[in-house]
Amino acid sequence: MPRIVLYQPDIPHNTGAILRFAACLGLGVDLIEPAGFDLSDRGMKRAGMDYLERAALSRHLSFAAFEEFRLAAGSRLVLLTTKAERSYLDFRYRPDDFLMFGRESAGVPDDVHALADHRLRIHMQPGLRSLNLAMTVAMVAGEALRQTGGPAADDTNDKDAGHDRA
Ligand SMILES: C[S@@+](CC[C@H](N)C(=O)[O-])C[C@H]1O[C@@H](n2cnc3c(N)ncnc32)[C@H](O)[C@@H]1O
Repeated sequence: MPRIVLYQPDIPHNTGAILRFAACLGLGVDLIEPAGFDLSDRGMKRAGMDYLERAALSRHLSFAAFEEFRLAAGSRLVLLTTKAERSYLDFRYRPDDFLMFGRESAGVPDDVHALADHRLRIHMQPGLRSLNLAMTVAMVAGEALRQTGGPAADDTNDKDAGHDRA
C-alpha cells in the first residue's frame, strides 16, 4: 500500500491525527526529522490516542537518510504541494508510492520540491492558501487507496466492535 511521508512536521496534534488515520487503515508513515516538537508530546498523544501503539511509524534522521531508504525500495516520490498544477485526482497511483506532505509552516524546500518524481495538488477556491495537513493526507491517501485496492483489512462487519469509543 502507498506510504505517507511527513516532511519535518510542526504541529503535534496533526501528526497524532495522521498516525491514528494510518493505523486504522494499515498505512505506513515515514517521518523525516527534525520535527518541530518532541515525539513524546502530549498533544500528539492526545490526538493519536491509543492508536499510536498500532501505527507503523519509521523515523528518518534527515531527508538524505529517507531518500536512501526510498531509493532502495525503488519507489516513486509523489509530493503534495499547493505549487503543483496537476490535480491529485488526475494521477494513477501505484501501491508502492511514497506520498509526501510538507511541513505546516513552510511546505518543503525548493530542492526537495524539484527532486520529487511527481507533484500534485488539491484544487481550492481562489484566494485561499492551503488545507490542513491531516485533511490533505486523508483526501490523497483515500484516493490512492481507492485506486490501489483499499485498506488491507476490513472489520466493518464486526457489529460488536466498540463503535461508541471516539
Ligand atoms: C499547511 S500546508 C503548508 C503550506 C505552506 N505555507 C506552503 O506554502 O506549502 C502543509 C502541507 O499540506 C499539503 N497541502 C495543503 N493544502 C494542499 C493542497 N491544496 N494541495 C496539495 N497539498 C496541500 C502540502 O503537502 C503542504 O506542504
